[in-house]
Amino acid sequence: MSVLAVEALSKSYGGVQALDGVSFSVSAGELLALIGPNGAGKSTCFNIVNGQIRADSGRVRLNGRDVTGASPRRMALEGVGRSFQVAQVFGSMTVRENVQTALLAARHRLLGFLRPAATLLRAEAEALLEQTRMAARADEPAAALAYGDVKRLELAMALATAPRLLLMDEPTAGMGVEERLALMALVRDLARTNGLAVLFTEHSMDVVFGHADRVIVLARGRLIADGTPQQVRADPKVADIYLGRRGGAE
Ligand SMILES: Nc1ncnc2c1ncn2[C@@H]1O[C@H](COP(=O)(O)OP(=O)(O)OP(=O)(O)O)[C@@H](O)[C@H]1O
Repeated sequence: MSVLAVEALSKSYGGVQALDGVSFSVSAGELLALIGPNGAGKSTCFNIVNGQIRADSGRVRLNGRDVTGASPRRMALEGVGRSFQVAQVFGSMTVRENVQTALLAARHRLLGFLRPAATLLRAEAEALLEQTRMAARADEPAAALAYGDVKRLELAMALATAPRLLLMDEPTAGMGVEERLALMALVRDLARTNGLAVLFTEHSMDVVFGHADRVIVLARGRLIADGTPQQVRADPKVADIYLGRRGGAE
């Protein structure tokens, strides 16, 4: 069964059709890249899946359950996690404290009144830092980290909610070639090990074609391709969109 399945999602803002009948799914352990030119509808799609905006029509299912129109809080409870393009860590805290804070926030959301002391979460935070290969940096202030390490810390924080589906906005933005390939290799390992479904947007084509299991392409709100990286790379419609030969969607 798919972790995420969206069916015929449509959304318009006034006269702009941001999404027009978009359907796709992501399975456990799979990395699905959502690509498309500026304004194609990628952020709108993400924002619907994590509950920030409502679709005009269509359905969103998580693990088979219809969660169409649910709030961000409910989406988080149903297993949607998100990591943002601009890393959101607290520079004055250590790496471990950042992850402990993310764990506390997740527990607070899940259990409401029951707040375990931060010390109880130390071992869990360290386990997440092990998974993201950041354990050696646990005692450093986050402000002192290199950018690639900030992204790994951010990933550990996103995993604190134990998501089944991880949404990643431009995960490798601002990184050098080697750093971004290393980050995506880590994400792939985590997806495989934890059965995590990953949906990510990305402008770096080396990341998309080197690391995604499957690629979907949006253009002016429509899904114009869905296949393996090889299939999508060979699709003349996709080349046309990216090379601007037809200036947009068919
Ligand atoms: N709040 C809004 N009000 C009006 N129009 C909007 C709003 N949000 C998005 N749009 C329009 O909807 C379309 C899709 O935008 P969206 O941000 O989803 O695309 P995107 O693929 O994420 O683009 P980018 O790669 O530039 O971030 C665009 O034409 C955009 O101008």
